Amino acid sequence: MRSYTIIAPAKINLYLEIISDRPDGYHELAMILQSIALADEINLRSISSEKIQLNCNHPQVPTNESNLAYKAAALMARQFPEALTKYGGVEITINKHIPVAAGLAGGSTNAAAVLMGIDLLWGLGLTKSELEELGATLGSDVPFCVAGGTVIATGRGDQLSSLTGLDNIYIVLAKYRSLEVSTAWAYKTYRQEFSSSYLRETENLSARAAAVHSREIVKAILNKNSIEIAKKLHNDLERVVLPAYPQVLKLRELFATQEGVLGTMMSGSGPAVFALLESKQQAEAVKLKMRDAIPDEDLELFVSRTITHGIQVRSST
Ligand SMILES: C[C@@](CO)(OP(=O)(O)O)[C@H](O)COP(=O)(O)OP(=O)(O)OC[C@H]1O[C@@H](n2ccc(N)nc2=O)[C@H](O)[C@@H]1O
Ligand SMILES: Nc1ncnc2c1ncn2[C@@H]1O[C@H](COP(=O)(O)OP(=O)(O)O)[C@@H](O)[C@H]1O
Repeated sequence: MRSYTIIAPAKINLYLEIISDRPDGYHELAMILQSIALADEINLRSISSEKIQLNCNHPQVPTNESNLAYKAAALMARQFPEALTKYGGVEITINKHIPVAAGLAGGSTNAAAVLMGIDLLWGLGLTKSELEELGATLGSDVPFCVAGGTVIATGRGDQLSSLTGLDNIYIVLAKYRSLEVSTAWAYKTYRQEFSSSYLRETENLSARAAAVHSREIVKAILNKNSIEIAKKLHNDLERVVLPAYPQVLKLRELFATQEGVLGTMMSGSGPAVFALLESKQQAEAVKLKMRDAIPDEDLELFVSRTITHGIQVRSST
């Protein structure tokens, strides 16, 4: 039986602007998404029965049909029933390193890894854009996780345009293990509190304003200027999450006072907060300072870095 071990990286949002709400309940966005080295390891193995089996070492992650990786395998089985009959089902084992429900796209990157892994297991030869299209039916962040690197994402986050990748900008990530923020809640609350500021009737004007705003960070990314990138970090969802979660605000404030921190921001719908730094040494020092300031064991701290690629196959048998 064949098997693949796949490395599925997390993401951070360097930029997230909510442009307008949409009739389908989603929001029109302008985002810049960035892959980071912190990653889950996914093993995919063909099994003789036409089933999907899932194991995960993390207590907060479901192992039933609600797991996004399971949903990705079920989607492939529905789309390619002949391949399922020919090659059999799949056993998925997720070794979790990415904090769960953090705004780091943990579930989405697992789903993208399963789409790509089953494509390999079944020899389907799907293109990246076909995999992105399948991924969009599972969640807004899945197409980005298929693409990886540094990407401008518009629409509901699924229309992608890749930028030259940003390599080795160091990151410290902070997340309270027991704190979860619902993405749906964050968007709904934003819509309720700030919808009058969208200029709904003049959406094009609002979209143009966003384009001008995000253009500055895109320019800094193209110049690989980490100081300018850090100055232009932006996330509209902070406007609802920070007031509702004082612990997250505290992390944000504490990061901002640390020596060497170029900029700090919440990732996606949170509650993970990241800080950008020039070097690994500085990042390790900031991690230690944060640990000293908040000795609470519930706080998880990671040093990571930006990478220019997405999902990668580590090994196959
Ligand atoms: C906020 C972001 C930023 O990258 O990521 P996370 O914080 O979840 O990692 C994304 O927009 C989230 O992407 P993802 O987590 O895939 O969201 P989905 O499953 O598609 O949607 C979850 C819910 O969020 C809301 N949603 C999502 C995307 C969007 N453009 N508008 C929305 O209003 C909808 O209420 C939807 O039901
Ligand atoms: N493969 C998976 N990995 C992590 N969480 C998952 C997975 N599948 C389903 N979930 C559920 O999805 C929710 C969001 O988790 P996650 O994808 O890590 O966060 P986010 O969307 O904020 O990046 C969690 O409540 C978790 O239980």
